[in-house]
Amino acid sequence: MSKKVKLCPVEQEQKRLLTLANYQVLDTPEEPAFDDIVEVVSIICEAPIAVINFIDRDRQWFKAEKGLGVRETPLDISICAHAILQPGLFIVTDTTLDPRFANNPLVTGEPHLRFYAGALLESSDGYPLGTLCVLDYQPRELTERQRFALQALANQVMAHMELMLAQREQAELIRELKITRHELTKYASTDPLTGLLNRRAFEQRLNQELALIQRGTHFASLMLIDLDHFKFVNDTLGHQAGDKVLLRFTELCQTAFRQADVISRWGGEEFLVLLPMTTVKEAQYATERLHQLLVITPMLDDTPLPLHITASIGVCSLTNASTVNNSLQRVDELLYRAKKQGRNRTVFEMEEPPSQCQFG
Ligand SMILES: Nc1nc2c(ncn2[C@@H]2O[C@H](COP(=O)(O)OP(=O)(O)OP(=O)(O)O)[C@@H](O)[C@H]2O)c(=O)[nH]1
Repeated sequence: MSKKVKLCPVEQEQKRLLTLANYQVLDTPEEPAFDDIVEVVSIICEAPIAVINFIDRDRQWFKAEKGLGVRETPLDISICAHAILQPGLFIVTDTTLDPRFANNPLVTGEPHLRFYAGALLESSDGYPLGTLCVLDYQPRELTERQRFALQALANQVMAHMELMLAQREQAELIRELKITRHELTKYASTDPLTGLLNRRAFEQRLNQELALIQRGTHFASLMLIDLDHFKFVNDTLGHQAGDKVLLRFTELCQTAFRQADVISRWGGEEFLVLLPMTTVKEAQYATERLHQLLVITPMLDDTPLPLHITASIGVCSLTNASTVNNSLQRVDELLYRAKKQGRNRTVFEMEEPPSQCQFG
């Protein structure tokens, strides 16, 4: 059924130990599924001692045991270490008559083991990992039915281990999938340069806000910001410097606006900001903060003279008559007016006539 792997060469033994480690069974707590198998095999084989053990690098470790009272013993006195060297059942009818075990301290001293029968626990890729074994204090044999049961139960031990391994691998796969999905969602919704929401994600958020506003429970302002003469920065200092300016500007926006405000990169040097539960009048404070920050903050660290930029801004209110399209159109017109009137200013949508505030 499975490919047999001949032990002995150091490399094979290393692979066997790696396979065993991969099952993550060593030094785990007792588990009823394994305890039950040990109990059943002890009853069927009429043996006072029954053990599920694994052969580790320098010890044999018992996942489940009945009648032995220890969880591990050194490898050099392990009978199972011999059992895993051959396929199928390994039976020693009288240990005192077998030169390999006659001087074993477990035979000559407590608990005076005289009989051993072990069925191989073999990995799906053919590595012998340990045994399911029964032991007795007197020499004896197993009947055919007992031999069959011992091997069948050993197969069940491995089937359970394979299932646990598959469950762990599945859980790990699901965890990785969740991380990937999260990253993909983030990637699909953020602007790669600034980390701000991109146009698509912002439109979704704007739609949600408009739905709340239409229910009459919310109000909000919408702000469109465009950096002035940004082409000049790119043309004189290069595109990379331009990118740094966009990043610094993003930081300034994050300082100027509230945590609840939603900042997006709408396009090249255009930023669209949603200010929930904020009137146009209140939004004015935020624009003033931003204009002020631009006055005092050099946009690049490594220029001989500090580089300052300005921004033109349009701000409109979102009402229950607003749609995404008409809000964008209105705020774009306000921004256009700010540019037209000389840049470095904000134009607010008000009752007649539209007001404005110039900066610098
Ligand atoms: N560095 C950089 N530049 C960008 C990016 N996206 C757009 N731009 C540049 O932004 C500049 C926008 O130029 P214009 O549309 O002429 O606007 P402006 O120079 O800011 O002039 P006004 O808006 O009229 O004040 C262009 O040079 C674009 O190449 C980007 O991701 N990084």
